[in-house]
Amino acid sequence: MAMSSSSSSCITTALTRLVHLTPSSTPSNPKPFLSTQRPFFTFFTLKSSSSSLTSSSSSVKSSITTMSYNKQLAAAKKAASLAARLCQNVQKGLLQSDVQSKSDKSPVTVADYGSQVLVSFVLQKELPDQAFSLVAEEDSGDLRKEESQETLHRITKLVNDTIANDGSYKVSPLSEGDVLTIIDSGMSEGGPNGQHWVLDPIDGTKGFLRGDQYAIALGLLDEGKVVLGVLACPNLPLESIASGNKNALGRAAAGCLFSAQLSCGTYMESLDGSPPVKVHVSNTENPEEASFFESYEAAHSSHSLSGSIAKVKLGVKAPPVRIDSQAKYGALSRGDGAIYLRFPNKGYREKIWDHAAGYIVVAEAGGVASDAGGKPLDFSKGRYLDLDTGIIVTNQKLMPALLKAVQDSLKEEVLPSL
Ligand SMILES: Nc1ncnc2c1ncn2[C@@H]1O[C@H](COP(=O)(O)O)[C@@H](O)[C@H]1OP(=O)(O)O
Ligand SMILES: [Mg+2]
Ligand SMILES: [Mg+2]
Ligand SMILES: [Mg+2]
Repeated sequence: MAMSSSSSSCITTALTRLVHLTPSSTPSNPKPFLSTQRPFFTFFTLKSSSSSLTSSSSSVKSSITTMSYNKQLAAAKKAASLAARLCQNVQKGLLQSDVQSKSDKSPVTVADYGSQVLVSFVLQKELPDQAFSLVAEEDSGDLRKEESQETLHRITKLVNDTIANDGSYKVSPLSEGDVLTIIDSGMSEGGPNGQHWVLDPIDGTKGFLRGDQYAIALGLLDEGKVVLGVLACPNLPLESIASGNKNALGRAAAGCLFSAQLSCGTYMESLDGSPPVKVHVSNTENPEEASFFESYEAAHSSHSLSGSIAKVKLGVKAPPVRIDSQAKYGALSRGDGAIYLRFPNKGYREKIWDHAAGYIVVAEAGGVASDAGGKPLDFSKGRYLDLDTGIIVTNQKLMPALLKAVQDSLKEEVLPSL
């Protein structure tokens, strides 16, 4: 899987654009989040508009001719690594009171909230001169309720302890009010203009609760395209989890950090600091040799449909590797398997934070992700992905056969409805 080691420098895509910075207070342009006497961050949403480039006292015009994302990538790695530390500590001693149920009945833990706070905090500390817009999964609504006071207190302590133990940031401890405001810094709507961070603070919360796989998934959109992504996977073994290597998931040393930047490739390092190595997706052209990944949770993706596509249509021999979260994209990017199939129930709307980071991690490793109709994933439409039926991921050589198998199977199968 590893191809070579490399420094993090790379020549990146040149973008030319005019931007218009507008401070305001709509949900996609949140106000500065700290109302205390510690004004260390300011929010601006970066708006790009060819029709609004008139001079105005409240706008700042800037021309960006060459764009490198090295600084943002370094900040994203730092943010995801620190959040992973908080998640690992919580997972070690998870208490029942740490888990709540959201209005859609999905679980959320103190670690989901804590991770979101840390990522937002670190990005803004590391990139103080840059506009900040964040599309993230969690919001503070439930935490503002009377019965959540204890939970909020615990999140605040976890975040402050993690920042203090890390020692990189000399700030006074965040208050509970700060924590609520920072969580809500993730309410941006994203979209096709400007830059937006995209965060799933814990992807695979059910895996996290089981003690299995989960990921801190952070991507950056620029003009609607994913230009960098980082996946911190604290429980993913450093060695391959291909279906022939069953022991890896139980025993091997774990903790992987995947990072990718447009036109620069994908790298993997250990969360405790080994040098990055370049990774590449599997080169197999023979579907019989390919193994495939799917969700651990059958409610998230039809196992029967993936099974019939892989085994019956493509002749895949190995049993599926079922793991939670975007760790699947990370494992695919280093060639542990060659195919990832995802077919949620009809009516389920995929969110951009569930795929943005994984998408570029696989794409920069030589893979390709599309919807079940073969269309590239479009991250420019706001908080949701508009998809035809499901998501399929593989290498370039297998994609035509996989797409045909998917479409043939979909014609035969009636998907389960909600
Ligand atoms: N009913 C559902 N169908 C599909 N995906 C879901 C569903 N409920 C939650 N998810 C999301 O699926 C992802 C986990 O995917 P996987 O099945 O690949 O492990 C997570 O992003 C999870 O959200 P969350 O981030 O809240 O854990
Ligand atoms: Mg969730
Ligand atoms: Mg998720
Ligand atoms: Mg999540």
